[in-house]
Amino acid sequence: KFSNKKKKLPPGPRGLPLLGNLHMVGENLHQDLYKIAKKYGPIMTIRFGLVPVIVASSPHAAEQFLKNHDLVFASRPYNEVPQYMFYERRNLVSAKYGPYWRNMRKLCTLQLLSNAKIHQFQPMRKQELGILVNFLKQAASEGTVIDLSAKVASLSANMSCLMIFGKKYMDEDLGDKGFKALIQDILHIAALPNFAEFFPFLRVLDLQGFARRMKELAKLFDEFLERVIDEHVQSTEEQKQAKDMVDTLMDIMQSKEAEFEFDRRHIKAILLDLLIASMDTSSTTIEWILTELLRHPEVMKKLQNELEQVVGKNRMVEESDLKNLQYLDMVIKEGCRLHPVAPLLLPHESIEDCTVDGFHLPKGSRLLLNVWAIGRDSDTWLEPEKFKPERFQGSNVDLRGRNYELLPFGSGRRGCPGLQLGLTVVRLVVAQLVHCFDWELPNGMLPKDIDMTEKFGLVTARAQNLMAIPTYRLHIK
Ligand code: HEM
Repeated sequence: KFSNKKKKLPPGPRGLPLLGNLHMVGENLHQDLYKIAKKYGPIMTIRFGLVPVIVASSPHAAEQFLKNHDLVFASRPYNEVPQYMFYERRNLVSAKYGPYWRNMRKLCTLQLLSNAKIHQFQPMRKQELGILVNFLKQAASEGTVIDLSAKVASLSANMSCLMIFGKKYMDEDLGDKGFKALIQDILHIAALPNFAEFFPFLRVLDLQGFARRMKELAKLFDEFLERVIDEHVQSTEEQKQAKDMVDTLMDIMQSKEAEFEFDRRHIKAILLDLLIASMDTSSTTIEWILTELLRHPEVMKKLQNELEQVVGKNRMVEESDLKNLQYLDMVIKEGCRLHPVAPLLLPHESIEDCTVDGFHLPKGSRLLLNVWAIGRDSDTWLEPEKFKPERFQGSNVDLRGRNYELLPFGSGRRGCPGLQLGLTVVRLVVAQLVHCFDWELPNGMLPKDIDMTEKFGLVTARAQNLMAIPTYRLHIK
């Protein structure tokens, strides 16, 4: 007992009884935590209701948690959403650390998200992006204003559906509200502060109606996924060009080669996980990068020059060109630094007591990693508020989680297993849209007037959709 007195938690603001520090944070949680951390330091404690949360906000702190103490913090806290929506937490994203998560993660990495699998869907990505480019060419000839946010979201949803389910799903295919709106609903519910989580004794009351809404959504998605699986059972092999992810998962189930219990519930949980993890992350990353390019015409021009040199104006960009586009790489890093789409990653939880930088963190501590704040850390970055891809010239900092100052995909055991796929889609779409078109803002708007407001969520997107007018710039028809 005596030694307990010496054990100190990281510092943090004094809280109110019951509420803790909830009154200090608003809609943009990552921004508020960034401000609070300036006062209390890169490892601080904050209380959401009755639940203490550790917030890490510097590259050094990130390295402590995601490298030196990675195993201790490799779990996820309990949350009601996966309980209802993901078949009692049978998914990967919210699985707690243990053999089930390890097996599932191995299965996803080796069978669904391997380089060979990603490569297999290359023709599909080319075709879908081609459809969008053709639509934009037509719009360009008519001078139409394009809702780029909506178009990119739709492209990403189609690519994800084709890869996961083998077919595109239209809004008519799911409930009255439609496919994309319902996915947004899940993301929204998952990101909202859920009072039942912060005040566990309120759970039975379901004051915000979360549980009711989640049960409705879960039922709709379950019916949809059952239909998808049934269609796969009925369809014959010859109709398939490339095996989609449902096929692969069904094969694993039937072969009984999984080393753990694996039935339809697991398949459905993983399918929903992949859909949600891939759709909005890629499209929102693209949307922010295009925003910065429109805000910085000189960077857009420089990128177009690189594309002209490497690809030339007589053809479109191919995936095989991507490795030769160095400035594109810098643009993407810089976009991800300022706009990591998961600004607090996903919450981690510790599986045993540990000491970090002299602070005592008890087992079960929740951890938020503010990578948005790390991207703005003035001890690490020169003029952090400026969008300057050139800062990566000659630097070997990359996006793969080895450099703790740049972590849009997280790092370590829980780092994003879809990184390769996500980066391929982001690079290809940005390159193609900038190579094929010049972009202008509507109604004589100036680059500096683009609204940069963020809307915090599990995926943090632009509050306002990005609108722009394309002009076709290639020599081919
Ligand atoms: C640009 C696109 C993407 C970004 C920025 C991104 C980012 C992230 C981040 C920040 C995490 C949480 C890391 C942590 O908790 O420490 C994550 C986890 C995850 N991502 Fe991605 N992601 C992207 C694309 C994808 C794609 C395409 C897939 C799969 C189709 C995917 C599947 C997953 C899964 C399954 C997890 C959970 C891993 C686990 O808990 O073990 N992601 N991603």
